[in-house]
Amino acid sequence: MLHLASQSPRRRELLTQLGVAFRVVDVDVPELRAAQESPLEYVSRVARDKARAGLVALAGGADAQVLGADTEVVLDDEVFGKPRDASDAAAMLRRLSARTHAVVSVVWLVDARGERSASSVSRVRFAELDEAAIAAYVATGESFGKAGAYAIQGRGAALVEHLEGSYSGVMGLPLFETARLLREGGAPG
Ligand SMILES: Cc1cn([C@H]2C[C@H](O)[C@@H](COP(=O)(O)OP(=O)(O)OP(=O)(O)O)O2)c(=O)[nH]c1=O
Repeated sequence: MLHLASQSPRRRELLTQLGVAFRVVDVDVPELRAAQESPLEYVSRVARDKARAGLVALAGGADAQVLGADTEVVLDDEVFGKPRDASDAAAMLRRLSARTHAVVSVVWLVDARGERSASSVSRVRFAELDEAAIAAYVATGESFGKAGAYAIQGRGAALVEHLEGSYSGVMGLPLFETARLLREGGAPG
């Protein structure tokens, strides 16, 4: 049985879109980048930790498969996770204004036979945002719980001038890559 190690409602919706049957397993993995880790290494490690923690929580049943994912916004080699509060969200949006950033999403599929991963890196260009636009967006509350303090699937769409890559990857689960991973990972024997 496939499990999704995620509290994120977006990831559940996105995985449902692929038409696969799955259950959710709750995990709590700290998200803290080590000094020597590149952004991609960090995102990958956190996603793998979520999947591994899910397998542990399921007591590693022989037919259990667990998907874990992580998504972060990266600008100038700096990782923007979820904002702590409104002023942190505004500071992130100020930095993203009129710039192109990367959205890195990594997915791991783990089971008793092994572990495999897929990644997606998208490039997102933001429009120029003035203080009034930033304050209005933060006031929607949409920034919270989202890497980089915006949601492309919500009102944040109005901030995105250009996207190159995977829309579902920016939302948190790159569906093309995830579907391929599930095909390659097969059903456990
Ligand atoms: C950039 C961007 C991020 N996001 C979200 C996707 C992720 O859910 C979130 C980044 O946080 P994550 O730590 O990747 O995920 P999460 O804490 O929401 O869920 P879990 O760890 O339980 O799986 O930001 C959007 O929904 N829209 C966007 O446009």
